[in-house]
Amino acid sequence: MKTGLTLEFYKYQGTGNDFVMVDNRKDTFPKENTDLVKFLCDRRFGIGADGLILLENDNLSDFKMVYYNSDGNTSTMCGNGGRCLVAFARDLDIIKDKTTFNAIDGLHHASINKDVVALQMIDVAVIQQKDKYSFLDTGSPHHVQIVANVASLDVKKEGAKLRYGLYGESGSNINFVTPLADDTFEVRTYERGVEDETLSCGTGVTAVALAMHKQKKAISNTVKVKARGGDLTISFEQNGSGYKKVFLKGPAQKVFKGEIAC
Ligand SMILES: N[C@@H](CCC[C@H](N)C(=O)O)C(=O)O
Repeated sequence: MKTGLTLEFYKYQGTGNDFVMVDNRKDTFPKENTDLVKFLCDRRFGIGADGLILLENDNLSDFKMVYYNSDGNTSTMCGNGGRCLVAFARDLDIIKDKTTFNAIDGLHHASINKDVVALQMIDVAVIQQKDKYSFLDTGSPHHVQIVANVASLDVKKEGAKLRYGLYGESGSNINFVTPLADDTFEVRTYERGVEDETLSCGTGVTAVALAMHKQKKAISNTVKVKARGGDLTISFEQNGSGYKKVFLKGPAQKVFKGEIAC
């Protein structure tokens, strides 16, 4: 890349969903440069990440989240990215242990204790139930499908088939889930915009927890999910036929800080 820019960045990960983080409070990042974001997220030629997040000033809250997928395009809400951004804001001394920040789907409340972040997700009013799958929006669109043995599934192949076959160009994220025990599920996710399986997807595991509860495959209002990159807990309250007070909780950690000429 030849922008003449030397960029200071941080790398964070939340259950293996990894992000390049940039403090853009001085508004110096070239936000329309899709190729630059794609390059920074590239695992061979750049830093390497599933997405890039800008932390910006906000009039309504402690800070604003601007999220890009690794394909270089801005997208809808990222749950693990939101959790990592809370850790980043704490590490930059912008917040202490509680915060409210603004994202594409509205204001989010969150708390952080050491490296564990609990992030409130949007309320979910509608879960579409089809024969073989559920579809819902937890800030990002999610297809949730039960499979007999998710551990042995070719997630990239099967996910891509559904992402393009069923949802077209705008697409959906595709989650495959196998019940493990009472209120505990193993989940693997194909993410649109990464166009591959990621080790964990926060809005995805949230969608799985709510869809499993709706189908009465989870009984408790606290659901545990095992993703490839670690464990997450989702808690919620029923709100008529939907859900409110939805919280996604799990670890979010700084990996390293760096500088890149691009
Ligand atoms: N990794 C995310 C989801 C990011 C957005 C997604 N790829 C999309 O474009 O819908 C998460 O943790 O929620």
